[in-house]
Amino acid sequence: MKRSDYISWDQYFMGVASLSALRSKDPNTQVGACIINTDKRIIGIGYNGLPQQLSDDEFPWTKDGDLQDTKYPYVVHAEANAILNATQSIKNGVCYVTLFPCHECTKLLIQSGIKELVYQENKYENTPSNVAAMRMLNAAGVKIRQFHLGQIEIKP
Ligand SMILES: Nc1ccn([C@H]2C[C@H](O)[C@@H](COP(=O)(O)O)O2)c(=O)n1
Ligand SMILES: [Zn+2]
Repeated sequence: MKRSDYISWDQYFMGVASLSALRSKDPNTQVGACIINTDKRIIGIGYNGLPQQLSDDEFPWTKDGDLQDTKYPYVVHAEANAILNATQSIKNGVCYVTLFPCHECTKLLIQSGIKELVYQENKYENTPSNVAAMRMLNAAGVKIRQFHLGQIEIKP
């Protein structure tokens, strides 16, 4: 008889996203994303980090101060990296992300044709970026659902 305590698809793909987040050098928030196609194949993975060729040791990782002295203008977000790393079109795909996307990544996801977003955490809920992101996702008809760690699921 086959095992019955194997992980669900959601646990699997969010697990890959969570593993990717562990590669992030950001001391405050590590984010991971995993994009799958309609055949449930992983086609893109990413985490928040500096653009290639930029030194993790030379650029700032702080949150506060003048914009150019913080991490914000330099970091590529996890979702953007997952899109950029995609091995094929992500049209009609699903994006698993450990943190609800910001408004900028949301535009990229919608424009790339993502049809579903599964997120784990939403620690910036109700911030202007978060509200704008939610508004765009709803207007674009993207299905949104939260994945709860440890949730029990019926496996197909
Ligand atoms: N959905 C998101 C949201 C944020 N990020 C990145 C950008 C920063 O590296 C970090 C947020 O830093 P904080 O302001 O919480 O210190 O997370 C992302 O990749 N994807
Ligand atoms: Zn973003």
